[in-house]
Amino acid sequence: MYLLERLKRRRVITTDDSKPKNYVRIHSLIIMGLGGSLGLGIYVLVGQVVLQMTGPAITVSVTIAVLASLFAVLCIAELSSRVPHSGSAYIYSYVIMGEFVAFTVGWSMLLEYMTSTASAARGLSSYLNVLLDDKLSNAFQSILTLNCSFTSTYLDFLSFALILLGSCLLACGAKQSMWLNLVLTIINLITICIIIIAGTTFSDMKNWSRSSSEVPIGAGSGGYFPYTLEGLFRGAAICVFGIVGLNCITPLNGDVINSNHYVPMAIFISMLIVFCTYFVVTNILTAMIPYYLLNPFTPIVSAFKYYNLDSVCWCVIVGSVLALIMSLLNFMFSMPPIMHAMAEDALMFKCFAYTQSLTRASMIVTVLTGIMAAFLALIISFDFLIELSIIGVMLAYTIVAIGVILMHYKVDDVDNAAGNNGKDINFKRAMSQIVKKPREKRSNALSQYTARMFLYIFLLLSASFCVVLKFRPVIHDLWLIMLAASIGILNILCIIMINLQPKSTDFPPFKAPCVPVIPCVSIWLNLFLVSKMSGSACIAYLFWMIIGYIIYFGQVTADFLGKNLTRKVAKEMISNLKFVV
Ligand SMILES: NC(=[NH2+])NCCC[C@H](N)C(=O)O
Repeated sequence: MYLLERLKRRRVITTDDSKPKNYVRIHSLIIMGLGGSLGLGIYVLVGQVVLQMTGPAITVSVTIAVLASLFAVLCIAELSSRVPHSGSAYIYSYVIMGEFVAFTVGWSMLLEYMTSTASAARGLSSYLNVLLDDKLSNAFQSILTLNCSFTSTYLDFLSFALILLGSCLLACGAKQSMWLNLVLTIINLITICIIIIAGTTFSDMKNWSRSSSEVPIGAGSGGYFPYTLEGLFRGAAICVFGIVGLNCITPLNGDVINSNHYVPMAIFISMLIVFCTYFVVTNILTAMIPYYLLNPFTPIVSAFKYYNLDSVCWCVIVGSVLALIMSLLNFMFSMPPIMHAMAEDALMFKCFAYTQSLTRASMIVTVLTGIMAAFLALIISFDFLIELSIIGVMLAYTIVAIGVILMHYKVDDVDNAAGNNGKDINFKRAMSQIVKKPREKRSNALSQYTARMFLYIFLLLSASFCVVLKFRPVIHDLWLIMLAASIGILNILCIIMINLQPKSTDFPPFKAPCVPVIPCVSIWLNLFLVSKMSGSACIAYLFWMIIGYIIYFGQVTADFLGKNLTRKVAKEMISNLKFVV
């Protein structure tokens, strides 16, 4: 009983009006969003996607990624307007879905940021390596070479050192500076403009239709679609990572005047700019040189090198290095507050909640997360890091979408007041109310139960379909198509059933449109894209979650025993007292 109550315990957010709010203008918020989004993805990952997964058809992957991100962003925008508090998916899920889900999201975000930090450091080190004509990688390779599927080929000591340096700065009290962020983001945007202007003059559509005889072995079949459909989907998942970055806007939610309107608006506008940037840059890049000649780590630089445009190359290198430094710092700043918040909420070891000052996460947390990220950057392969991060992003997106559906179909307060507490609600009543006419106009406990039931069925069906997709090689194609079709139909039925339920009448400043269709499609797309990640990344992610649950349930048990002990001691004291009396 205690356990169940504890797992469902929700955080109550009170708006602290006494807290001074800053007048952060909307364009500052947009620039923060752009700064968080345009980094590793546009300067590094695009090269890997084009070279190994999609060729010039990366625009198709970008389109899928844009759709997935847009649906998720609509849901994030709604929750950020409903929960007027600085925060992320962790806070939203704590307020809406309770402690256990919040822990799952927080713990997953921790891995997401650690792997993002590690991959940003790896991206930075690969740029510096290009500047030094591969001298760095050759030197590291001469020390030790590794050959495991999820490790990199050599120990990247530079990334390791960069992250440790960053954590030392943070531990010594370095604060995130809005001004530095603004300046670096403006340099980043100027670099992108240079890439677009210079790149357009060297674009040639012929590069989108190279014949297979020109393409080297292992680089696909040439043309616009040199790889398979599978490659396009994998590429889409990686592009989602490139687009994500709004985490830089929502933490400011509680500090911004009129945040309920400004934050969702800023999220949208920055998302739109990021979409356009990806479309234009990827099109230009693949039109500039044949896709198979791009360097997987420094794609844009390699395209300009092809035309011997040294001055543009230098501009791009400086801009990219600064952008990657900013990404690295942003990710590093994001890690300690999550662990700290979880510790403060008693979901993590209490010692992590200790702070030297009111505004700073503890030094232990900063150093610990830094060391963990540094080791990941030292050993784990770049692709594997990105895959882990993507799984984390997708899980957060999925939970946010679930949160939106739950909020839309929650019981109206009026019904609660009327004493409709849902004691006699069961499956049979839920099913009979679907056919009942006239339909209920206001959401009540029964309609909430029905909507939730179909949501859970939808989740189960979608998740099992993605698991089946992972085992695709052992299933006959015809069976797979039949299975997909039947699960698809059942999923649509679930959405219709949810849609038949009356919605809650509350009116947040921003409501996601077309609920439940958009959140459901978002959930489906996220799970589908996760199924495109490698099996070993999924297993590593599960392993991380199991470690987290061991810590969490250990903490819950300790709290439970502690509570019982205090109760026992108190009882004994009272009886002793009686005895004395
Ligand atoms: N929450 C995250 N995992 N953020 C990663 C953001 C990566 C960012 N879009 C970039 O390309 O640099």
